[in-house]
Amino acid sequence: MKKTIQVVGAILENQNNEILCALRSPSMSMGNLWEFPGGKVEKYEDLKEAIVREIKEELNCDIKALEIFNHNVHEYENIIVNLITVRCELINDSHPIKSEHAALIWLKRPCLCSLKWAPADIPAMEALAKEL
Ligand SMILES: Nc1nc2c([nH]c(=O)n2[C@H]2C[C@H](O)[C@@H](COP(=O)(O)OP(=O)(O)OP(=O)(O)O)O2)c(=O)[nH]1
Repeated sequence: MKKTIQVVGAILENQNNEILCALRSPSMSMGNLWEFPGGKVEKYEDLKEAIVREIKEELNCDIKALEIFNHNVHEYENIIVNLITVRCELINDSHPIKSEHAALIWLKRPCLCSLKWAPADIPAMEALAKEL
């Protein structure tokens, strides 16, 4: 039976109404695909705690988790990903700093569909693109 993992992804928006997009590095699973930065939820934490921790670990910045944005279950060849995207805001004047990703970019909503996203992220990306 395939393993199911709970994954949180952050929807972060800057003052120019651009959304943060992160490119998974070639060495990661789902390498060279774009995602909302985040990661696996640990057993002891809730979704908001998980996204705050993951963003601190991956992007070395402080965020506040606001609300659940979208939820999608995607079955990959080897694993089932239960992806919950969470609308978040940057706090404490902090800015994302690239460490494990291959690239970070801020994109306007209409441009989001120009990237090659991890399949689990496509519903959230499309919902974002339709906003405003
Ligand atoms: N972080 C993240 N992972 C995603 C997204 N979409 C998607 O299919 N995934 C997949 C890729 C991975 O198989 C899995 C999350 O793994 P990860 O490597 O980012 O999680 P993690 O930081 O907790 O990893 P680790 O510490 O255990 O190495 O979910 C997404 O938007 N964000």
